Order: sequence, then C-alpha cells, then structure tokens
Amino acid sequence: MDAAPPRSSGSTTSDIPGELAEELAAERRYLASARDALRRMRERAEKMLDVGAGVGGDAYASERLGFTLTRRVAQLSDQSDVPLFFGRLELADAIDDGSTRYYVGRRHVTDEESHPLVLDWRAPVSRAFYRASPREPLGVAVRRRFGSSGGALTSLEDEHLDRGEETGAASRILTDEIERPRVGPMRDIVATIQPEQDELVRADLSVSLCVQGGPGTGKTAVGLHRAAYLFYTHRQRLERAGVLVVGPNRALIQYVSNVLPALGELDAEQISIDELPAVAVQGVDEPDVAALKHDARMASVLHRALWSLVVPAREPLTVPYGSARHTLGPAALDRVVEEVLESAPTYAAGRDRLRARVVARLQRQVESRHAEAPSETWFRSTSRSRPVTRFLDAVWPTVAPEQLLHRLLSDPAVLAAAAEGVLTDEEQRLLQSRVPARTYRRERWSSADAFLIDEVAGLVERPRGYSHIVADEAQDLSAMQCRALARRSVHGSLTVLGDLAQGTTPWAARSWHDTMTHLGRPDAALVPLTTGFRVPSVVMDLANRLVPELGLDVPLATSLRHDGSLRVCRVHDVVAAAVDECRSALAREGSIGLVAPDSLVDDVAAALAAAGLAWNHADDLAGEHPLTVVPATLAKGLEFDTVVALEPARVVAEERRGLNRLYVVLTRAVSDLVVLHRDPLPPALEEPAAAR
Ligand SMILES: Nc1ncnc2c1ncn2[C@@H]1O[C@H](COP(=O)(O)OP(=O)(O)OP(=O)(O)O)[C@@H](O)[C@H]1O
Repeated sequence: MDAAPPRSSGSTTSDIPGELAEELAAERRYLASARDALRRMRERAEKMLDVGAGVGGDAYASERLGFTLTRRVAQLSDQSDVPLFFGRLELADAIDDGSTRYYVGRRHVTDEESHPLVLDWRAPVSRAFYRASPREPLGVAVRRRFGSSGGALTSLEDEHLDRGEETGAASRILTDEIERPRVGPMRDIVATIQPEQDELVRADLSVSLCVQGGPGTGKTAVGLHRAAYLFYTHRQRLERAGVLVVGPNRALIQYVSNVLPALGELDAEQISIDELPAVAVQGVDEPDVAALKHDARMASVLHRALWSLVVPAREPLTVPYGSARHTLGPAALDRVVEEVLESAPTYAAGRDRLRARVVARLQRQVESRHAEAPSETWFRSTSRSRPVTRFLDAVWPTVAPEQLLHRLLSDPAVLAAAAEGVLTDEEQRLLQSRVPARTYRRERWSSADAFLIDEVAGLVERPRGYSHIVADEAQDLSAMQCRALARRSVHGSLTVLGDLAQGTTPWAARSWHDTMTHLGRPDAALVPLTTGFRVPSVVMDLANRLVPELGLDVPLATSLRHDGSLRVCRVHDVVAAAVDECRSALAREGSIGLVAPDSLVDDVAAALAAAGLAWNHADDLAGEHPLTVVPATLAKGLEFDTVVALEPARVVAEERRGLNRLYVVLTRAVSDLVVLHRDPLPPALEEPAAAR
C-alpha cells in the first residue's frame, strides 16, 4: 500500500495552516474543559474526604476510608506541566457520525454524567493508540498525536491508518520528545511508548519477562510503566501484596522515583538492591571474598548449617499433670521431629509445630491414663513450660541469622561441617580470612554478608512478599541477590531488565538463563530491545566498538537519534580541560554529567571549586545545579544532555570489568559526548578516527 504523508501541524502554532490551527484551537478548548472536569472530580473527592472524616464507625474502617480517599484526591491532582491527554483515536466504524472518539491521557477524566472525556492510557481501548498500524488498524481510522510544551498543546499529527498512513519513528512529536533537554528526574513516556515497548508494558501479571536491551532502549521506562499498568489492571491484588522496584543504587532509584507517582501510582516500593536485607552494612570484603559469598553454593552451605542445628533428642521429656508425671522418651521425640521435618516447614514454624505436636502427644497420654481431657490452661502452660522449652532448645534451637553466619565465618569446624563437598579448603579459608568480631552483635557486616543473613532469615521465616517485582540492571545481580528477590516474589511474577554488556560487578551475569534460574523463573521469555532512545548514533557507534571485546552474545543497539555530537580529544591536562568543557556546556541548556574514573573525582572536584563552578554529587540528582560530578562506578542508568568523560583507559584499568564500565560511561549522553584523555585510548576506541 502506498503511504500518503501524514497530516501534521508542525511544532509551533505560528506556521500551522489555517484549518489545522482551527483544529488545534478546538483541541485546546477540549483540554480546558477536561481540566475543569478533573478539577470537579477532585472537588467531589475532597468533599467525600471531609464527610468521610466526620463519619463514625470503627477506627480501622474510618482510617481505611480516609486513606483511600486521600489517595484518590492525590491521584486526581492535575500536573500543570503536562496536558491531560496526548492522543486521540477515531474508530473506523463510527467515523461517519463522528461519535466514537477517544482521548488518551494519563488518567480517566469523566464529566458529571460519568461520560469519559479522557481515557487512561492503560485502559483496553487505549492499547490501539500504541499498537494500531495500517496493516493491523485495530479498528482505528485516524490516530492523532499531540505535541505539548509546559502543559499546553502546541502541535498535532494525524495518521489516517485507513489510508495507509504511518509516521512510525519519523514522528516529529516522538523526535521532539526524545531530543528534549533532560532537566530534573526521569519522566514518564506514556505519550510515546513504542509498539515493541507496549507489548512488554501490557504483558499479563502471570507472565515473567527478561528484557535484554542495549543502553537507552527504554528498559527502565518499560519496567516502571509495566508496574503502573499492572496496578491499573490488578489493583486490589497489587495494593494488597505490593510491587517492589529494585535498582542498583540510591542514585538511580532517586532519578526514576518520580515516574510512578506522576502516573498516579503511589504504592510501589522503590529501593536499591542493598536495601533489601534488613542488615546495617558497615564492613567491606576483599573482592575474592565478596565473589565467593555471592556464589550460589553459599545457599547450600547456609541451608546445611541451619538445619544441622536440629539434632536427635538425648533425654526424655517429662511434664507434670497434677501429682502425676508424663514422659516421652528420645525415640518417641525423634519420631515427632521426623514428622515435622517431613512437613517441610520454615525453621521457625518447624519449632512451633514441634512444640505443639509434642505437647499434643503428652495430652493424649494424659487422656488415656486419666480418662479425662486436660484443660486448655494445662495445654498452654505445658507448651510454655521449662521442660518443653529446654527440650526444644536442645533439639531445635532458636538462632538469630546473624549468629549463625558469625559462627560459620569464625569457627573452622562449623564451616567445614557445613561446606564439606561444596567449598574447597582454600575457599573455606578465604571465607574466614577476616578477623571476626568477638560476638555476632559486634560484627561489621559487609554487603555480601547481608545477603547471606537474608538467606538464613528466609529459611527461618518467610519474608514479606510482593505480587510483582521489577528488577532493573539485573545483569549485575549475584546468585544470592537473585535468591533474595525470588523469595519475596509471591507468585513469581517478575520483570527483569538489563544488559549483559553493562555488567560490572564481579558476579555479573554472562547469560540470562543463570540469572533467571536463580530468580526462580528459568523459563521466562527473553525479549530483546535494540532501538535506542537516548544515545545519538554517532555516540552509539563509538560505544559499540567495545562490544566485541566483551565476549558476550548480545545484539547491538541502534539509535533512533541522528542528532548529537561526539568529540574525542587528547589533552595535556585532563582536569583543566574538563573544567573548560563544563564551563562552555553550562552556557547551553540542559544537564551535564562530568564522568571521571573514581580515582580522579577528588581532583576534578577541587578544580571545579577553584574555578568557581557549582555541581551536584551523583547521589543527589535532584540537586539545584545543571552540572553533576559522577564517579564512573555510579554512572549506571543515568543520563545527561552533555557528558564529559575523562580518561577511558583509566576507567578500564580501575576494575576487573573495566571495559564494561567504559561501555556504560560512553552511553550516558543524550546529545553530546566529549571524551578527554591524556593516556592512550583503549585499543578498541583508537581507530578508525573518523568520528574525531
Ligand atoms: N518510547 C519512548 N519515548 C520517549 N522517550 C523514551 C522512550 N523510550 C525510552 N525513552 C527515553 O530514553 C531514555 C533511556 O531510557 P531508559 O533509561 O529507560 O533506558 P535503559 O534501557 O534503561 O538504559 P540503560 O541501559 O542505560 O540503563 C530515557 O530518557 C527515556 O525516557
């Protein structure tokens, strides 16, 4: 089919032909009326909140009602910087009478008679806005997209799918959106979600996904929008058990944490992976030790160490009943222990079950010998009695997870018993190479220890679960971290996002199958994303030269962006040149990231201060300055209009996976990348020098 060029209003109103200008004016009036309607919806909700607060009833019910209404009011708040809708659908069968038009926006807006004025982007009808094409129009005759600025409509683009028109990636509105300067935290992409992204966003809750996508292909955006979509579609279930979004560090979480609230979703928990275990981290492991502690084999060692605490009974258990005594011998007690073990409880539940069953046996003894049922009081006091507790402490002792790990890391015999056949002698020595604190309470736990403690805690008691978990930058997760996530996944519904080429931890995945196995979803669909929305082609081409060196099987990302610039400059004084570059970038609009090898950050900071330039730290992206100084190890997931990247060879040299780190560093720029170096470049970046 020959595609006619779609009708478009251009990006400003002044150059719009008369007919389109009139249509734009009509759309603006519609937007104003939708805003009024939203205001009235909010006023009604506020009134209900006032009334709700005065309603009697029990405290819990009124608290729930207050909570629900407060959230409803918050969800109905209008964002003045974005229009209420960004699209319009005209359905094919209704085009003659013009009645079936749907505006697609960030949330439902209805008039007083409950007629829809704007449909939520997640509603089933809205799906066609993202997916319809001339080949598969999904009932759509005309799709209209709106461009906007500061909350006002500034342009529109029509595609007559019924006439074979399709703008696709050439849409001016899409291009404007991806090329806009980045200011402040990450924004939602609801207006321009692409069909292959939409397919992931709308995947059912029962489906777990593993998305392998190159830098800037929208993985983080897809994960967050999927969470928002699932909240909408399975509201009750997700609000009950919750949604967890996990990222690699606080800086990235802070950068993305506004997206869900801006979409009206206030209930997702967003944390960095290190915040998952409830353990204060104060210590640091040597890299070899950390890698070993993150190894999946540690799960077997810990499992064995914990369950080896359950031992055969040595003594009989005797309890009084009036003046009589009732006893269970070791063999009878061991039979009960066996029964409980067979029921595969958690460690803590097993102890409780053992207590209950042993006392039940004693109760039956009483019944048969005294021909009477002991009272409820006898049952309760016997359950808590010293002989029963002493028996449990000997046979199924309580243990704090920290205590168990401390024992393992400090007592060679304990470790040897638990690690036999699993860890080599050398590895066992490595695990005990740090001088332990005298008691477990004084131990300075490392981040890796925290996940070991979490593993034990998960064997002792099931942790709080979530209906859905989104794991970003998942290529960096260790086996033990994956397991920590898996045990919090109530139904196993996961969105796993990452890029093997950006793996920088010593335990980073080399294949998704391993990661998904540790996450408990070995069969999850692996979906590639390869269209980049952040990094301009010229920059992507440079970064892609590193990929063959990484020895990984990943598809290369291509960029939708053909703007932007790249300069690679050899300079005498990298720090001084960086200050100059930042100064001139500060004269332009947009954010600037000065990304330096970690060892150079102090020098850079001192030079910027001496030059009178102010900047944010990488973990404070909400800071007031356009310039942020980013150690290379914190660059992951972030983006800046201009990136000034220093000393690539040093970035490579400072870590085991330095090449992967450099790949991350080189793919942070939205528009311009300036690479400054004095040391020779890593060979992969040396030639061809055409881009210089
Ligand atoms: N469909 C889209 N429309 C507009 N912008 C988009 C779209 N998809 C992604 N983007 C933008 O592209 C940028 C990169 O997206 P995102 O950070 O989600 O990518 P990523 O794959 O997670 O990147 P990385 O691998 O570097 O972490 C963001 O600014 C995001 O808003």
